[in-house]
Amino acid sequence: MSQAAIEIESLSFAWKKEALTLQIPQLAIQSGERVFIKGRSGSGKSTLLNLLGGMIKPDSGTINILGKNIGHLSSSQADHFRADRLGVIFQQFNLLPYLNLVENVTLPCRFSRRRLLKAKENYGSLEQAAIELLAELGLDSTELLNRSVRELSTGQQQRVALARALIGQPNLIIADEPTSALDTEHRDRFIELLSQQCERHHSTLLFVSHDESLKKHFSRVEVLQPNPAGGFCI
Ligand SMILES: Nc1ncnc2c1ncn2[C@@H]1O[C@H](COP(=O)(O)OP(=O)(O)OP(=O)(O)O)[C@@H](O)[C@H]1O
Repeated sequence: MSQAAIEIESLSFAWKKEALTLQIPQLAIQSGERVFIKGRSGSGKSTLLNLLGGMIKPDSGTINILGKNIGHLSSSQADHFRADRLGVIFQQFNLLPYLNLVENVTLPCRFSRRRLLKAKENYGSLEQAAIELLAELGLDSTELLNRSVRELSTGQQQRVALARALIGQPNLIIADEPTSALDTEHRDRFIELLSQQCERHHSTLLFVSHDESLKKHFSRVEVLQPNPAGGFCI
């Protein structure tokens, strides 16, 4: 039986005391699942990702990630846990313009010894890990690899961000509206690549968006919907 990647029990969270933001009675996501989380603007998608990353703590209830109750971690323990276990892709990619492609991709391994060792174990060296991940994503010309990320197209930048999220095999990939700047064709291609790579690297995928049309790419869909008692729930 596969291990649960995420287990939420009786979670509630409010940014302000007087107004509940999120309430999730129970949610379990198994390792290797690829889940689409949908909800309208303001429904708490980013709040949920922040809770899962341990950036904020629940007011009540528990969040176990890979069997660890992240609400019980100190902020430095949460930082370490995040660096080791989570790969993230945001809408803005957050690539560093003064680093080349390989340097951008290897960045998470500067903060996580676990991911550094995994990358070396799988590919021989850290640089080789980045080069091979980029090649799997179609970025393999020497000329391209030596460019500044500023000189890449949006689709290319997105693939660099994907390689950076995948390096060192984090258990959980969290993607927050990563395709909103893309046309339909590039968007579908990107989600296919993301799914394939998560499968190959045995990562669990949580993909958050308000765009209903994307759900066809995922095996499971969860919707953040208005909660009669206030806030939003799953
Ligand atoms: N730092 C914050 N302080 C106070 N309230 C916040 C904060 N961040 C979010 N909120 C509120 O919490 C609710 C959920 O916001 P959140 O950003 O999680 O929604 P979302 O579904 O990600 O929205 P969008 O699709 O527009 O990005 C909103 O009512 C928002 O105003």
